[in-house]
Amino acid sequence: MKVRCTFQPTPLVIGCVSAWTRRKRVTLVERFRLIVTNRKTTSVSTLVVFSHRELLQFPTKIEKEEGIFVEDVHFAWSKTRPVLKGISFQVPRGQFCMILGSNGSGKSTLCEVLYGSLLPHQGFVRTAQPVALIHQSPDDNLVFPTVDAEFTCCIRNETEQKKEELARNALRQVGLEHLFYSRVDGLSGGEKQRVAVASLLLLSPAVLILDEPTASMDASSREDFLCLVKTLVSKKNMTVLWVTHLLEEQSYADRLLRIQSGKMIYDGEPKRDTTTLSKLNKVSPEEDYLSP
Ligand SMILES: Nc1ncnc2c1ncn2[C@@H]1O[C@H](COP(=O)(O)OP(=O)(O)OP(=O)(O)O)[C@@H](O)[C@H]1O
Repeated sequence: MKVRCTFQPTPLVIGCVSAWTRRKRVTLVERFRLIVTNRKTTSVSTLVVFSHRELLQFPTKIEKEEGIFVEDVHFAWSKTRPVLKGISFQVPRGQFCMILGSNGSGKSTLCEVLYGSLLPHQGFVRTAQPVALIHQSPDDNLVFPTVDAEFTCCIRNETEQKKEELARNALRQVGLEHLFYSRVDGLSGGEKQRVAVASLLLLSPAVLILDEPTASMDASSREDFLCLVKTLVSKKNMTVLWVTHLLEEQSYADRLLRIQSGKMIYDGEPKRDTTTLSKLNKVSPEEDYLSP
């Protein structure tokens, strides 16, 4: 079933329609979903056609303090290969929760189910809305050819001058203001992930899911990126689900979930190393660009 949805079109969006891959389409739909759920008014001109599955991602009722609610979720890519085998957990609003699991344990599949791009075969999922997903591959997170377009598409109802000011401010928070007019294909993997997070945060998601976002980074960039995200979301009451297979990343989380062969095998305190807090304190944004 296809349903039409109404938005104000932009030439950039129309320009990239023919270049969609499946991932790019998911990313673009995600951005529009975020824009729509954050907007107070809508102006009418048809742009994006949503499938029934995509429409299921629009807001559903959730308890006030709930960030993520997952109840007995099962999923299989084929009849003989179940991937998620009865996963249940809840994440309260504002918690920075990490999911740790080895390769093939079902982490990415769980992310897609939480995000709504896959439907569970059994059980159900509720998440505070809107939800943003950062994919493992940096190229899957950026839709537009230039950095400034990635940002300005996330800012609505502002003058061009104000849009540029907000976008530059957001880029400055992730240390990349000098790349404002750069082409996306010239950025490193780490830079792409920073651009993706900074632009998505402009849309104020209630839940941010990051699926192994540091996979393309070296050890020191990984740590910087983790500190940065933790700092950016810390005052926003944003629920964060950070998925990783790296044991050392857990010390930044409020809570750790471990997944093995599609089952949750641990839910509790992460192990912290003593230097984590001091590293976190070193990263403090000059200005809080997410504040209204
Ligand atoms: N699109 C797909 N079609 C068929 N099988 C898939 C698909 N995506 C994942 N799988 C299978 O599902 C299982 C879990 O994969 P998933 O990507 O969720 O694991 P993961 O924990 O994220 O792994 P990694 O850490 O390597 O990314 C694997 O056996 C994988 O082969």
